[in-house]
Amino acid sequence: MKVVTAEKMQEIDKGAIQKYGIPEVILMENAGIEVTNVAKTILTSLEGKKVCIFAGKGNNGGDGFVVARQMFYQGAKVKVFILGGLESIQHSAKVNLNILQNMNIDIVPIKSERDWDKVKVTLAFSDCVIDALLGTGFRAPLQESMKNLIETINFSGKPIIAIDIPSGVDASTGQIDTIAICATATVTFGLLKIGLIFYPGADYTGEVFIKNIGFPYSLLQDECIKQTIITNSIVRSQLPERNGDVHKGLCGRVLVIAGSKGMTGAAALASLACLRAGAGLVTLAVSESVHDILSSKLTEVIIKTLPEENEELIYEESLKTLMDLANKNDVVVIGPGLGRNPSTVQIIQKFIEQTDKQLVIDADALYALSKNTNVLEEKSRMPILTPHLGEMARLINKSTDEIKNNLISIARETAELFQSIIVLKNSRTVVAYPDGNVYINTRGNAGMATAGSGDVLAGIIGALAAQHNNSNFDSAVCGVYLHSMAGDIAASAGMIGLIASDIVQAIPSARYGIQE
Ligand SMILES: NC(=O)C1=CN([C@@H]2O[C@H](COP(=O)(O)OP(=O)(O)OC[C@H]3O[C@@H](n4cnc5c(N)ncnc54)[C@H](O)[C@@H]3O)[C@@H](O)[C@H]2O)[C@@H](O)CC1
Ligand SMILES: [K+]
Repeated sequence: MKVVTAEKMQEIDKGAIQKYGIPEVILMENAGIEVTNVAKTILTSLEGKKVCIFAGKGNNGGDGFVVARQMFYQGAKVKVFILGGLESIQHSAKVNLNILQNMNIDIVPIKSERDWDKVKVTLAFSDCVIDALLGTGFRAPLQESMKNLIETINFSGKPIIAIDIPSGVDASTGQIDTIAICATATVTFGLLKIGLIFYPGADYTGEVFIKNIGFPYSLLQDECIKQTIITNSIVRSQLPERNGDVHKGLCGRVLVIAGSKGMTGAAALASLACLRAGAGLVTLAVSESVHDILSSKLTEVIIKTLPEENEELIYEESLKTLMDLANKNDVVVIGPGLGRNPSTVQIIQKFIEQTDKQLVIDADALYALSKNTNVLEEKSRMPILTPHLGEMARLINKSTDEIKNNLISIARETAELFQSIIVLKNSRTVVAYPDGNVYINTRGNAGMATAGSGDVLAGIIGALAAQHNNSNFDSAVCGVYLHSMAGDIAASAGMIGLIASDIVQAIPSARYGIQE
């Protein structure tokens, strides 16, 4: 399912009108009808229902005028409020406003104090509110009077149906300027907008209905729309199958380089997640000093040690051990809990530079990598990097705020710059490829914001890359989705208090559920 910015949706609107000759009033009519249908489902019937419609001065307001007329036809008692005068309403919105005026439908421009009182009284007695104030044309900051109106509407506690996007949510980013309509349902047109799926916007939408209001299919499926939501069907078709006639050596061999004193859990979680995600053989390389701890934690993982002196890995010997181990495996997951000891950092840097194996680079290996990212573009197998916002900030020398506000574009640019797959972890994780394609995950839950969750993800991606026989393209997208589905299963016992091991345990049933 593709997802667009406000600008791209406006291009699609324009394309439908100019390239295909579909008149704007027809699109607007269809939009109004679709919203009316959803309202009818929510309210069971429109007959006798009191509906309060708040319309802005652009085409979002125009959609609201059509809803007023369509609901009136179906027996609803409608009242339309418009903030300020009616003079600046133009084009198709004006056409529909004229029809309402000709039908003597109650239209109230909100200008005086008395009008604000009317708004409050009408809201108090209404069954439903239609939010047609601002759509894809909204640009922050919100005008003061608009803020007050949104606050008044939210305060009413009535069911609110937002047209296209809740007013006040930036359709391109999901950002909110202090306040936005808190909708019960949102009826959006053509395609999902980024603002409907990214937080905080996603918290304001209620149930989202996507309706095609007459856009030609070719416009909605345009190749240049490079954002896609990860769905079950995408993942199901890409998850590696397992034949009956196999042995463990054919199911993917993964080397996990992880763990250090005080951070053995990260190594355990990453390597167990790897096995739970279906890898046939998992070898964990750890420093001598934590070998015994991990041996007692892990039964099914092969554990190899890296020589140490004075609590530091010995450079030459450790590097050689790692290179030998890597050669016996299909994929290497490097980073969880490795620590930032100078000798460790040096070894990681050299290892990443020298190995020709498929790499999944996470956590402390990203720290080591941030000193020299040039090695990435030279790798024969495209590396997969799994940074959270802080790690990404260090890698590309930008603030976490800047990254958070531009997740998609920054992930995309970095993937191109590093010629790597970037799995940028966040409440909506995005997976960006150097060709500009970005996949967005909308599954998972806030309970997954817990220590070790990222280690589990790195392990899952490593396992899938090994099973994909090094077709790393699918393993990042599938891994992110499988991780979130496992998180959702784990959260069924309670979201708060979920721990990373719960996610590990749920991986096989999540995978079974996806492939069913
Ligand atoms: N263009 C088209 O072909 C179609 C557009 N449609 C609807 O039209 C919407 C887009 O219409 P527009 O491009 O006219 O834009 P909008 O109607 O979303 O917003 C434009 C209006 O909002 C005001 N505004 C913008 N930022 C503001 C702020 N910060 N504070 C207060 N007021 C602000 C502008 O002054 C203008 O009056 C879509 O979301 C959709 O609902 C549909 O009717 C389908 C067809
Ligand atoms: K709206």
